[in-house]
Amino acid sequence: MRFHKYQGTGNDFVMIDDRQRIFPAADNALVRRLCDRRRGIGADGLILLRTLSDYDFEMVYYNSDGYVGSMCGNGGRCTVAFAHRLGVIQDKAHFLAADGPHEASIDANGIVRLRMIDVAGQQDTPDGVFLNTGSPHIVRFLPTSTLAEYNVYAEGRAVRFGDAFRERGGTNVNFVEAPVIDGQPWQVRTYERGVEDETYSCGTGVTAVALAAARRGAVSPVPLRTIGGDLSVSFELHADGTFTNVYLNGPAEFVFEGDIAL
Ligand SMILES: N[C@H](CCC[C@H](N)C(=O)O)C(=O)O
Repeated sequence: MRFHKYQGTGNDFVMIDDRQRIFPAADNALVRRLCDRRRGIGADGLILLRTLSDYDFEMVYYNSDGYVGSMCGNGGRCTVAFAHRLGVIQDKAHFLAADGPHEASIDANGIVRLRMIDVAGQQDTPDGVFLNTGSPHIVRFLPTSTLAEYNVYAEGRAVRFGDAFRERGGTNVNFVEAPVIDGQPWQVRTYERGVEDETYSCGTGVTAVALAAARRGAVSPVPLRTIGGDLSVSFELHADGTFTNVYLNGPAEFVFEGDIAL
């Protein structure tokens, strides 16, 4: 079976053209093995591109643990680039993902602008600010000059597997440092549920960070810097605290393709 490898700001995915429904979608061990960086191709997740009536395509996202996850923002951007490469779309896409319909566009440089779900609000918790941007996220703001040395793995795991989120299936956890100079990027590091490690970037995560940062003076479009590169998030904030017209913008790149024996 043919696969394509994509990455968006260092968040990497195995992409399968599953328009013919050939992929054994219930084989979680297979997905886990394909994502394994020693025994397989290596990726933070695997995505099936499928046909679906009334949409350009459907995106089915698995975390590297082999199980279907919630919305993946970087994966969504990469799926749009993949659909473009396959000729499934031109420069605009209307597709279905785990959290519902999405609109997106891709420019000549491979920059994908992806509309995210409207976000109803944010809750302050002892672990940080909680938001759902298609996936659940905690956003914890750190003091200046502490993010680089921060133990994202240990602190992220403590929240992800903590009592507060156990009944909700856990959460992703983002650690943030605000810019010292206005206009500079908000720096973000993320511990990802389902990967169970820090990743180089998380799209729904930086979206959550931008919306949480809006309450701390950040103005749309918000520039964000992850280990794997730069993204920006634009939005409209309403008087009741809700966010609409939320867009995640950034690069999505084809890396290589190959064949796997199933
Ligand atoms: N990397 C993804 C997030 C995947 C969400 C996943 N970790 C889960 O909670 O199921 C992103 O770019 O938004």
